[in-house]
Amino acid sequence: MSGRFITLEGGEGVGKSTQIRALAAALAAYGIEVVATREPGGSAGAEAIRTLLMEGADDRWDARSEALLFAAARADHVARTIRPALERGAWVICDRFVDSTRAYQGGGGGITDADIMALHGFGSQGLLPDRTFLLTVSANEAARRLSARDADGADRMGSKPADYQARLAARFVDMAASEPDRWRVIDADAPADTVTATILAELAGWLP
Ligand SMILES: Nc1ncnc2c1ncn2[C@@H]1O[C@H](COP(=O)(O)OP(=O)(O)OP(=O)(O)O)[C@@H](O)[C@H]1O
Ligand SMILES: Cc1cn([C@H]2C[C@H](O)[C@@H](COP(=O)(O)O)O2)c(=O)[nH]c1=O
Repeated sequence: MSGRFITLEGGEGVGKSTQIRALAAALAAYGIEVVATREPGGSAGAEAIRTLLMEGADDRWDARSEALLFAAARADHVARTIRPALERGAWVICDRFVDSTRAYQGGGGGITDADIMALHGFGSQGLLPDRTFLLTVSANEAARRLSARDADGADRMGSKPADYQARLAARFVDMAASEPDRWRVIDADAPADTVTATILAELAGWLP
């Protein structure tokens, strides 16, 4: 595979979609073919599974069923969207990937990292990003952005309680610290264009 696989991670409403849009435009200006995608989703089958995961009551799925659904969505996304793009040399910029399962279903939901990575090994042949950016925001800024995002109500995953959110945030920080070659931690409290410039500077060595 000759393309680059880049993921953006973080808690709710930290600005990942905003950055994916800006990065896709900036990288395209370098003449790079960019595939901007998201999880859960990014292929027809995975988008159908997304609906199952994002709608309904919190107890619609137990922790194991939820982890299996995320892994199944990812397997389809990888097989139909991500690997074909990387194989033709495109850069894939993905809003969340397996690290979200490790943080949410692992840190938040209590599924072991070994079980999550075993599912990922089977479903997605263990594909990992070349670079992962963890976007972090202060508690006050997160609350401000979420109140705008959720003015009409939060979806099923966005409605998890505060202790779940705290555990997943801590797991993201632990993962970034334990794998510094792949992860970069970005202060996403900054204005959006500053955040984009910081991420692009981190990618400078790969740009044509
Ligand atoms: N750097 C920024 N400064 C101020 N506001 C921002 C910034 N980045 C994003 N926002 C705003 O915060 C809100 C959430 O942004 P966005 O949808 O990009 O986050 P997200 O991480 O993709 O959210 P989700 O968890 O739903 O995937 C939006 O209203 C967006 O306009
Ligand atoms: C990939 C993935 C996602 N989640 C959660 C995280 C969010 O609450 C939603 C996705 O919503 P977004 O607005 O598109 O970010 O799903 C998860 O729990 N586990 C995962 O693997």
